[in-house]
Amino acid sequence: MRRAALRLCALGKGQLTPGRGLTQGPQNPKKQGIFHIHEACSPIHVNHVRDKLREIVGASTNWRDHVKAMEERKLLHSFLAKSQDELPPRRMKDSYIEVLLPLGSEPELREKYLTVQNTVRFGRILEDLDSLGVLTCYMHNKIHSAKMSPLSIVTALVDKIDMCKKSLSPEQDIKFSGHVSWVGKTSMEVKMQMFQLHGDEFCPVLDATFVMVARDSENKGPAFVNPLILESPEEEELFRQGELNKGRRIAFSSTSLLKMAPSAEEGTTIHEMFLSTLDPKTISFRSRVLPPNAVWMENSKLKSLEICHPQERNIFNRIFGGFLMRKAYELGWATACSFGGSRPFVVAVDDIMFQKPVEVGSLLFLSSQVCFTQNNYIQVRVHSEVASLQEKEHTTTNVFHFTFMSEKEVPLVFPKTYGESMLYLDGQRHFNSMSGPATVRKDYLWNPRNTTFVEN
Ligand SMILES: CCCCCCCCCCCCCCCCCC(=O)SCCNC(=O)CCNC(=O)[C@H](O)C(C)(C)COP(=O)(O)OP(=O)(O)OC[C@H]1O[C@@H](n2cnc3c(N)ncnc32)[C@H](O)[C@@H]1OP(=O)(O)O
Repeated sequence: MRRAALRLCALGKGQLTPGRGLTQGPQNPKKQGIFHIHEACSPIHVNHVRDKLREIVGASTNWRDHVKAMEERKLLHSFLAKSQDELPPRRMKDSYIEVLLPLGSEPELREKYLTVQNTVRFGRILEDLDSLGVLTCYMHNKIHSAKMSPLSIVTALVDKIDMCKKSLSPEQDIKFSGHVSWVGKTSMEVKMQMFQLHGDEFCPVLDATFVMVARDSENKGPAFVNPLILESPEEEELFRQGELNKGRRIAFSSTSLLKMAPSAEEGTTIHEMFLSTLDPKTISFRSRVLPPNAVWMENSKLKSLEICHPQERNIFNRIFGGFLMRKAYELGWATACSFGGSRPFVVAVDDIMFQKPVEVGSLLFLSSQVCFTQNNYIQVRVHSEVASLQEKEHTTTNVFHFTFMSEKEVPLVFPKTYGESMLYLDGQRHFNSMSGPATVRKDYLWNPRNTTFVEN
């Protein structure tokens, strides 16, 4: 219970469970002495991250050159390793990067990040995190003798993003940091943190875990990544967390409601909800009446359509994962807003799986609905599917899960059909998936006195 509440508390109070809080936990290499700040490079300006990525993969700046650029990438095939053992191991500090988003010192940047409520657009932050995650992986796999990388690194999963502040100021500098924390054969886990300037200190505002997958130069098949060498007990702990995360993901997916029946407890929940919607005046399973302060799930939906223009392409001429996240997030936010009737704040994002790439030119159909609520919390699921202009067939590319907190208590959401009941339980599982001691922090705002974090 109270996943979101816990996440907020943990960062605020410094009572972190192992493997969580990048602020003070072992995920922050600088704080834990995994390596020292002077060993890390100075922050990259946010505008240079994409330029760097473009340089690393040799992507075209003009759409008309994209075929030629891809042809050139084919030549990089010979640089791909035949096995992981051929590749030199890398340290966590080799991939460590800091990125500066100088909203305070460069006001001209603000417009792009600004909401009408004078906060920072979280959708834009999702885009930046995605680009940073990919750049971090390129640092890990850097071939020092070559300018371009033979790898195509794609986002496979946003494992989780925890917010520790209700809203961010569009007038203070933001800093991101990230590094590879675990590697498999072709996949890598990346830990990222975000800080905002508060007085003269950068205070933690968000932590994130992404999984990236390396593909060959043409993004057609898997490619090996450099192994990771662990240099301290803290790094060993981080790596162990990566292993545990992998196990947890497998367990979560093997008990998916798409594969298995709900548990007895979940079955009871659904049946009780069903009974509470039967009309007591008629002895019938068919006449359903909505309980007070509740909304039918089918009435909580919003849909949108995007045309995937070349401008939104990533370095491999597919649609940029960050763009997909931004669009899904904004629709999810609007869904939570119209459902709850007050301004919602995102508190957690989890388990965004990028199942299939989205081709430039596709039609992207996003469908969002509230699938679970509790007190002030709204769990929103956004389903995205694509169709090409020529073919009518729709293919699912992503499912997004967002947890919002509303300013006031929200209605309950009631499923009517069996399918909706499964969505409800899935939403509940996502909401509960990071449970722990439920010390709800009433004051949602970041309090710098509650943290021991000090920027080096
Ligand atoms: C105005 C000027 C414009 C200029 C343009 C130039 C560009 C400008 C710059 C643009 C911005 C730059 C940002 C760049 C960002 C690029 C990132 C993206 O956007 S990417 C776009 C968004 N992303 C996409 O489009 C990706 C779409 N998805 C896919 O392509 C595939 O699902 C897949 C490749 C991710 C996996 O394929 P699958 O057949 O399953 O592969 P395998 O079975 O072979 O397994 C390989 C490894 O993957 C693991 N693994 C797999 N799944 C998961 C998971 N869920 N969870 C965890 N792990 C997972 C699995 O365990 C195994 O690991 P290991 O044991 O080997 O270590």
